[in-house]
Amino acid sequence: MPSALTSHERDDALTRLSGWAFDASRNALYRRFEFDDFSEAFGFMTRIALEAEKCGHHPEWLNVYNRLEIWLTTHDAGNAVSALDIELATRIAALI
Ligand SMILES: C[C@H](O)[C@H](O)[C@H]1CNC2=NC(N)=NC(=O)C2=N1
Repeated sequence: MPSALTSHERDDALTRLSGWAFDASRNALYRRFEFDDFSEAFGFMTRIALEAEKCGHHPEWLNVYNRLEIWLTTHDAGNAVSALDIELATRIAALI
């Protein structure tokens, strides 16, 4: 069972995750992306989905046409940020 990071561990990891922030309202890592069109956005989501399957950890997200918002939190850790969220954020960053 993954465990929640302390706020210090989370904020320390965020310093190495450019573009990501902590959304306190959802207790999640947050990032917003904007693409040229829906096709680009959905293609990126597809690539994220493959990474999510590889690490067995999945994003919460919202797609509206060319906009994508992602929240990463760990349900199995009581909806808190765990090391799995840092790992998935790092994998997503590598796709850009
Ligand atoms: C059994 C399976 O690995 C778990 O249910 C995984 C699936 N993906 C998950 N994704 C997220 N974001 N949090 C989880 O706790 C989680 N649990």
